[in-house]
Amino acid sequence: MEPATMAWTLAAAGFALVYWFVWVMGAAEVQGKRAVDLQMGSIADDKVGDRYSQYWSFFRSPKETAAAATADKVPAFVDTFYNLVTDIYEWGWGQSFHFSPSLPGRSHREATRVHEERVADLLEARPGKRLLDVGCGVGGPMRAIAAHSGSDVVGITINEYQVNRARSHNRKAGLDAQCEVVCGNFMAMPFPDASFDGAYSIEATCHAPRLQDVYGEVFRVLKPGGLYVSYEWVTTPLYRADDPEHVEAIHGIERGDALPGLRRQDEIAAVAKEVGFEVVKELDLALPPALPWWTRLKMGRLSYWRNSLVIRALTLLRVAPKGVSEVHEMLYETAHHLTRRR
Ligand SMILES: C=C(CC[C@@H](C)[C@H]1CC[C@H]2C3=CC[C@H]4[C@H](C)[C@@H](O)CC[C@]4(C)[C@H]3CC[C@]12C)C(C)C
Ligand SMILES: C[S@@+](CC[C@H](N)C(=O)[O-])C[C@H]1O[C@@H](n2cnc3c(N)ncnc32)[C@H](O)[C@@H]1O
Repeated sequence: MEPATMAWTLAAAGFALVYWFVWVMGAAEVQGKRAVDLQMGSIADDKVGDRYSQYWSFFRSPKETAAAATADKVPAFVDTFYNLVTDIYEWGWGQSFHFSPSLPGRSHREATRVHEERVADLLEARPGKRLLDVGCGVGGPMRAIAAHSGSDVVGITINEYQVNRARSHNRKAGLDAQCEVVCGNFMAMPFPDASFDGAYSIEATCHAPRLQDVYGEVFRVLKPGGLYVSYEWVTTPLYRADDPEHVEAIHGIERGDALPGLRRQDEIAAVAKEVGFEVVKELDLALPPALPWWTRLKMGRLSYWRNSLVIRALTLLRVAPKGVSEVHEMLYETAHHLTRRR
């Protein structure tokens, strides 16, 4: 190749690479988090490795799923998990840390909004009502519900880093007068009895070792007649405890999502009744005509590979703290367990 052609080819390739990086970071910035700002929550850079091994020690022996460990260690373990993953979730998924039924012809962003607004509608939320968001993450659902219904929303999360992220997003969205965020344990909430008109939890109570502990607390802080909506993670009747492939997939999901043990679908309503609720409605949102709930996760595989490269480069350049790559690999593996099929 002529030297001039070679120079032009290299320049074009360099330009394409830089454009790609800018595009990657730009795209993430729209969601509020850029690759160059990835942190490990409130963990100091030199402690990331320790905390990551501490997270894994929870699952040390293959038989010892977190369910066998003492329940009182779970909130600290979940807090460590969210220090490790919150920024990667925000960067690669957005401000709503949950799945949503895919809607044909609609974007993921729209499907997420519809799924969150459904909660507000089920709760009959309106201006003047005070709602509780049980396990609020960085507040994506809280802002959608407050904006859609005009209600006030108080969110609680075990993770201090998420509290700061959520407050900052609330301010930027101009919703800080309506949305408040508190750091605390949803199994021992710092709220008086009968202090909320309605409550909801979105893919959060699966972190509780005993569902009674969180549902009981929600029942206590709700006013009599108040409604509670919960989107739960459960195993379906198709799960076979005697099929090693099923068991391995569920264990993989528990390990990669800080879950002390997934519950069966039929256990949920029974627990709600046990703590005092009347069960008004129970729906399986994953049934057709909804597309499979993992559709979005499966479709993103190419971008996870790209994310992995970006993270490796940033770790090498010491822009991202050591350990981000390992956590990202763990999430990649989790995505595999969540989407794998026979
Ligand atoms: C309810 C919970 C969280 C559910 C989901 C929000 C997350 C479950 C798995 C996560 C992800 C997996 C793969 C990541 C990918 C490798 C990375 O490049 C970008 C982020 C991911 C897509 C990440 C995003 C969030 C999840 C989909 C649990 C914790 C109870
Ligand atoms: C998967 S995230 C879902 C967040 C939010 N509901 C959403 O959909 O964006 C689970 C949330 O539950 C919170 N959580 C888990 N265990 C908790 C506990 N014991 N007390 C309070 N919050 C908890 C986590 O901190 C996290 O914010």
